[in-house]
Amino acid sequence: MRKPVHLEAGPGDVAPLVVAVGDPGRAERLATGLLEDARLVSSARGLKVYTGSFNGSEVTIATHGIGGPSAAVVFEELRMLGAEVLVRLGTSGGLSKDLRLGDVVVAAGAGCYWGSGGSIQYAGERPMCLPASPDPILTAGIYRGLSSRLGDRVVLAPVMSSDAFYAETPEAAGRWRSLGMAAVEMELHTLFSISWIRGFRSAGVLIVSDLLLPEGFKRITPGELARREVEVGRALLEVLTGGV
Ligand SMILES: CSC[C@H]1O[C@H](OP(=O)(O)O)[C@H](O)[C@@H]1O
Ligand SMILES: Nc1ncnc2[nH]cnc12
Repeated sequence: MRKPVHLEAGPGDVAPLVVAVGDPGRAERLATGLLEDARLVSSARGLKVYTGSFNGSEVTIATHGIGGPSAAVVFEELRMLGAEVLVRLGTSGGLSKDLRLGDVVVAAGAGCYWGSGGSIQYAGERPMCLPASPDPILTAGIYRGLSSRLGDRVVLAPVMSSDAFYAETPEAAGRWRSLGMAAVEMELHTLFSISWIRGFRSAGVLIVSDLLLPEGFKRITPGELARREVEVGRALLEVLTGGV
């Protein structure tokens, strides 16, 4: 297996169980707020990676940044460093009319525009649709575990992975909604595709940080998001370290 050339972590620095997030601030909040003996094992490119323990199990909380192509490099390198289970805990824009700010979407699969997200080149010369589904058993366990801890604010649904946050329009949001996707984010299609190619288990858990509804755009406050990240992060770590 190749060696990482971006993350500065070495052998033994990354746990088999990894929670990956887009925002380095979220990685720091989760690591300092939830892990015991958290140590920063890489901060190259501002992508903070912490390893510590939760309920006696070793856990890594890693930053993958914004967007599929960059995140793909981080997912690959985390795998090279020993990741066996990689769960993205991200934010998303809610598309479903049933969602409220702070709700949690557990991804049942991820769609994307043809050729986007940085994973198409894995398919070789002739473009094909890569399977962009999470590990089904891991996902079912996370959905059940989060539902029992967070109540009715957890849904299981497919999501859209977009490459262009500032090009999202009400028309695009309406189209994604009409195709059955509950929320939009930017990296899960890439994560799910690569997980089957590289042989690790993946899942996606998304906090709804904004709503893209026909009646308008709404965004969660930074304070409320930070509070919810830790609440959902704690529940997720309880589920993952409890054995799923
Ligand atoms: C809000 S900019 C888009 C950014 O947010 C989402 O996830 P995360 O909060 O983990 O960074 C999205 O997938 C993008 O990474
Ligand atoms: N509207 C949105 N699009 C993509 N990623 C997001 N993360 C949070 N909100 C998002």
